[in-house]
Amino acid sequence: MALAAARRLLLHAGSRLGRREAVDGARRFANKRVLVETEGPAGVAVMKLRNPPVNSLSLECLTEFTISLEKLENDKSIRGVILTSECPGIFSAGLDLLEMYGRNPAHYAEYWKNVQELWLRLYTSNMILVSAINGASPAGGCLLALCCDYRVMADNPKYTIGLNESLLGIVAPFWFKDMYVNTIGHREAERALQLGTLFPPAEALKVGVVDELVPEDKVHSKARSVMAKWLAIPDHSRQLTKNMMRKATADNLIKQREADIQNFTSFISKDSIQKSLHMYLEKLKQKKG
Ligand SMILES: CC/C=C\C/C=C\C/C=C\C/C=C/C(=O)SCCNC(=O)CCNC(=O)[C@H](O)C(C)(C)COP(=O)(O)OP(=O)(O)OC[C@H]1O[C@@H](n2cnc3c(N)ncnc32)[C@H](O)[C@@H]1OP(=O)(O)O
Repeated sequence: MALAAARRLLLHAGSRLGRREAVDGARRFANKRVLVETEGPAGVAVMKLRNPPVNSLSLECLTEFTISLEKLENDKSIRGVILTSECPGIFSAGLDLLEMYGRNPAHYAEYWKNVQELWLRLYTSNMILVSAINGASPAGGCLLALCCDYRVMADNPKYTIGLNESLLGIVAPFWFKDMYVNTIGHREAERALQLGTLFPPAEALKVGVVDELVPEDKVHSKARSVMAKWLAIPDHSRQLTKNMMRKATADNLIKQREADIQNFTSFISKDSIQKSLHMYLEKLKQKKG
């Protein structure tokens, strides 16, 4: 309830701000964790995640992301969105592990509902989505990129991308898996999901997790030129085609959302899974020291 009220407030405040800035010509709105700029080619917004240090998708970040998308969807002048990160070297570290560790079942259920919500909005968006992957992109970070229509990645071998859930002792949900299969094919997905592979850029390109690699300083200009090409296609035919390609995958979650929340909640609440997450978080800490 409290979150729903916060969401309404944010949406309202955001739309007032958005309107005022549009009049000034600035065309920019921001929540704390998501910045949206609509300068550049007509009809294109750049959405930047800014939840330092690693753009983990906390409940607040998910909510702000979903609200920003909703606002862009409602703005009929926007046809395309470039999704990128403001955190140096990190696109997104994926779902926030602290939302899935040491909390209660009601929290897990609320969190998962919001993860589903963002995925459904992003995956089924009528807008053209291009990701400018300017850093590491594990698990939920990869999920965000996979929702896009085209993925441009910085060719920096330090950055990796993939669904690495099995390395954490957890399992990618069926809809993450479905989207992976749709993108890289059954055999590659089967192998990568079991091994929790994090692909460096050259391998990500080879297997089809990303569509194009460019030097790091060219990621944004390339994303813009890709967007220009997609903008040249009439919206109605592109949107109907996208819907035809993606609807079955989205419907598969829509028809069992509640069961999926229950599954997640009972899975993540297990002592053995909490122990695995604890160990993984410890490993992240030790890496530093
Ligand atoms: C039957 C099945 C039914 C249902 C399904 C059930 C379960 C499936 C559920 C969910 C799917 C999960 C999806 C996910 O996205 S899980 C998250 C996966 N993410 C990762 O594995 C990334 C982990 N992070 C890293 O590898 C590195 O941090 C990274 C390469 C991103 C950046 O490295 P860097 O050296 O720059 O920073 P660090 O020092 O490592 O991190 C800084 C700081 O941030 C914390 N951190 C990192 N990642 C996360 C995260 N995902 N969530 C929360 N916090 C994170 C890290 O611990 C450091 O914290 P601190 O020590 O306090 O500074």
